[in-house]
Amino acid sequence: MKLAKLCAEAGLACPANGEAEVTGFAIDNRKVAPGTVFGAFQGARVNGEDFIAAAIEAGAVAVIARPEAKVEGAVHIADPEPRRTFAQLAARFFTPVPAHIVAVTGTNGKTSTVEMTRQIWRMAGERAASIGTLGVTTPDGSVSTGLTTPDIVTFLSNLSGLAREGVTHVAYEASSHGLSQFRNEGVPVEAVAFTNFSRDHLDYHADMEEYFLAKMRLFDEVASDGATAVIWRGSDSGEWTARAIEHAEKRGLTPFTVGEKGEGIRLVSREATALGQDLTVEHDGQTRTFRLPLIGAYQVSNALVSAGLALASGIDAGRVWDAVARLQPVRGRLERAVIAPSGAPVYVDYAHTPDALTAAIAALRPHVAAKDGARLITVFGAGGDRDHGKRAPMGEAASQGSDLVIVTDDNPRGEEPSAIRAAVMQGVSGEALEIGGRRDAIARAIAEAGEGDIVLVAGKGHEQGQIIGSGENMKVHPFDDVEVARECAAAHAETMK
Ligand SMILES: CC(=O)N[C@H]1[C@@H](OP(=O)(O)OP(=O)(O)OC[C@H]2O[C@@H](n3ccc(=O)[nH]c3=O)[C@H](O)[C@@H]2O)O[C@H](CO)[C@@H](O)[C@@H]1O[C@H](C)C(=O)N[C@@H](C)C(=O)N[C@H](CCC(=O)O)C(=O)O
Ligand SMILES: Nc1ncnc2c1ncn2[C@@H]1O[C@H](COP(=O)(O)OP(=O)(O)OP(=O)(O)O)[C@@H](O)[C@H]1O
Ligand SMILES: N[C@H](CCC[C@H](N)C(=O)O)C(=O)O
Ligand SMILES: [Mg+2]
Repeated sequence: MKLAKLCAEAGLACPANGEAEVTGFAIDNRKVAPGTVFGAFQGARVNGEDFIAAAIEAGAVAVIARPEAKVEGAVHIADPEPRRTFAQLAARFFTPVPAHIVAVTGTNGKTSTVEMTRQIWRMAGERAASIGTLGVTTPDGSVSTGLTTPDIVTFLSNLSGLAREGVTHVAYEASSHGLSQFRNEGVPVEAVAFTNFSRDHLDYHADMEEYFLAKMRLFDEVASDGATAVIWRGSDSGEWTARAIEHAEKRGLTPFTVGEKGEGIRLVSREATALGQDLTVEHDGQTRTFRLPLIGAYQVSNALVSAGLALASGIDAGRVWDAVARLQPVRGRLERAVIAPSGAPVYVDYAHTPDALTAAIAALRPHVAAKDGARLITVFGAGGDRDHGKRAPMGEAASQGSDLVIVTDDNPRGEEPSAIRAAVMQGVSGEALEIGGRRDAIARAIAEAGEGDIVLVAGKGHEQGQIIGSGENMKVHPFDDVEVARECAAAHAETMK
């Protein structure tokens, strides 16, 4: 397609030399081929503008960069925010895209919500996919991408690839990193969702306000005009939720609140059963009672937000509620890994923020046996090269609801593991152990667990590796909490023989 035509479709001023034929888009000069449009961005590690000459040498026909960047020998599409322009232009190239696209933001629950939305669509008979931390999941399988939001070119080309495979419905996860770097946008988004907001990523965002506004770009700019904004509004939702509703209204979106205080879907009651929860909800003047086959209040929130998104995409209410009652567990989210030899179940959960630990513990607490001395044992750590300020609050959150906490390692990356553990220990109170080496920590928890106890292994969920070192020294050691828990349980059973 001609550069001039792409620019016109994206609403950009037509470049003087717009006759060039565009063959692709790249943000890394090493991926430039003749006819490519190159996006030169200032990054966290290096400045992409340093690679402009190399990109042109390799055949770039246009460069999207700041006005002050030096571009010689190719069209300079200048913009103070080149990432935004790049997304707009590239989105005209990677077409078609699926007809129904929805996006989810929030501190916790994004992956679960996109996954559940995909499940609801599938059960309603649609060809659906989800994109997020678990990778790209399609009707035909799942591919991991390594990041929640890889990069804008991968994102857009994935979407058009899915459309070509006949996928009509896509739910994607909009992380604050992705939103602030314009890594997942440019396409029509008919519904957006906001799950909740609490502390995370303050290594990257200056403060909570900036972190929140990064998330709100989804409402303010990324959502299509008139889109539905599904917003969780639980009994304890406060100021951030109110502000999300304000952002939706200000942008002219249709707010659809969900939860105990929801007006779109009202959660009337929730009663835990042994393996799930009985829910009563009100929607569209009708009251429905059904059993959700998942435990934990947080999974109810995510399931209802997913129901809101499915409804907003035009799925018939009867089909949506039938599907919600048949939702399957999401990998690594309160996943029961094994029953320890003592009879204590071991759960793996991806809680890696203070709020998520509180939610995961609250989910399991009611299932600890109602007998004296029964314990909830929580094994967890905090990631290296990530928000230091969340470490002590994570220790605090874990101690609050657990009877024994075991502080261990979770992707120390470029930091000294013992220093990270020490920072977590600062917040810990009550019974606690510090055990470096995640396998040893899990083994100890399983050995400690008695009948009626529950073990929670938090922080890594679906992850398949322990990341040690950074930069050139980074190594990913294979590690899967579910598998390790099973191995430790089996080894413990041997010692009991
Ligand atoms: C801090 C951060 O988010 N960095 C991301 C960002 O990199 P960046 O733009 O800062 O890139 P950079 O490495 O400084 O390079 C600048 C530019 O020069 C280009 N370049 C670089 C070298 C070269 O030889 N030639 C060249 O053209 C690069 O392609 C880039 O465009 O954009 C890249 C792709 O567009 C991402 O891969 C990268 O993620 C890093 C690896 C990362 O670890 N990100 C994590 C923190 C992250 O984003 N996680 C969130 C999830 C968080 C959550 O779940 O809440 C996610 O959405 O995945
Ligand atoms: N609605 C919720 N409220 C509170 N905590 C939640 C909620 N949903 C999930 N969690 C907690 O957060 C963990 C991560 O959930 P999930 O992977 O769905 O979130 P995410 O937003 O995609 O996370 P990330 O930012 O790492 O991509 C869960 O394992 C659980 O402990
Ligand atoms: N998306 C999150 C995942 C954290 C998972 C946890 N295991 C860790 O490494 O801190 C992040 O990159 O901050
Ligand atoms: Mg996620």
